[in-house]
Amino acid sequence: MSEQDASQMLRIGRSLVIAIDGPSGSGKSSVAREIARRLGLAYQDTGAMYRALTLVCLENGVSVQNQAAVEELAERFYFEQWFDPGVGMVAAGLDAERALDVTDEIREPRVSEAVSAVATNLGARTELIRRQRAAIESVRNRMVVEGRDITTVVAPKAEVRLLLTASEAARLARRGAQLASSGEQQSAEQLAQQVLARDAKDSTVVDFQRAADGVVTIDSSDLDFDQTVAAVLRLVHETVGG
Ligand SMILES: Nc1ncnc2c1ncn2[C@@H]1O[C@H](COP(=O)(O)OP(=O)(O)OP(=O)(O)O)[C@@H](O)[C@H]1O
Ligand SMILES: Nc1ccn([C@H]2C[C@H](O)[C@@H](COP(=O)(O)O)O2)c(=O)n1
Repeated sequence: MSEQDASQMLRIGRSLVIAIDGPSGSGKSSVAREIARRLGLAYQDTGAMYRALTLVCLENGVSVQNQAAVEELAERFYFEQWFDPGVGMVAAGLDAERALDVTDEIREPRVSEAVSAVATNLGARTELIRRQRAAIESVRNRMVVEGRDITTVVAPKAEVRLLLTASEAARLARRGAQLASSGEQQSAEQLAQQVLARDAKDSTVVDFQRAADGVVTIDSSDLDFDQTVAAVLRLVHETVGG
């Protein structure tokens, strides 16, 4: 899609929700952010909300295994995400007064290790899904939203619904390279735990391994980042025109 096509889509004040799901390391966040940037849309990383709630539990002595306490906290914790794809900042805390910039903290290994317990808490999910839908409405339905249940639960009527997949080997290699570039050393076992074991646990409550009816699959195993972005832009163009 040319820049002109993208700007034509921008001028039309219609809804354009692009829903992207997929397993860990498939490239959802980085690709979704770039698509939002190119099309001038807002960007919502829903995994950041699950991570922020997990961090608030850990920082305030709430066991992530305590289902009732996590659900109760989900309903009252403060969460804010900047929807500009160039910013990517997240603030969270027990309430607005105590909220802090947690953009980096939510990516720490202690959060990645604990987040599945929160993501599989169905009561907490109900509240986070409500907040995610409200976020889409707050930008008049012009947003790229990525996660695990966006195409099926959060925004099943999105104009574009995409499952972004990649082979296990590609996902492990990508996550390994990403961690290495940020100076984090992880054994093959830790890496597999972070990517594959987390997916196995998360997929007990949502199916992000197979495309639901009407959801298009893009397998990026043999595509580089730019080729994947181009494939998604083509899909958007074919689906909603330019
Ligand atoms: N098609 C691609 N080819 C090579 N590398 C890619 C591709 N897509 C994304 N990447 C890189 O892979 C890494 C992981 O991508 P990203 O964090 O976007 O995955 P994710 O699906 O959002 O994972 P998670 O759900 O665990 O947050 C990043 O460093 C990203 O730049
Ligand atoms: N819509 C979503 C988004 C995320 N999750 C879960 C899955 C992960 O364990 C965790 C963090 O997500 P990530 O930042 O790795 O994409 O949150 C979910 O269940 N539903």
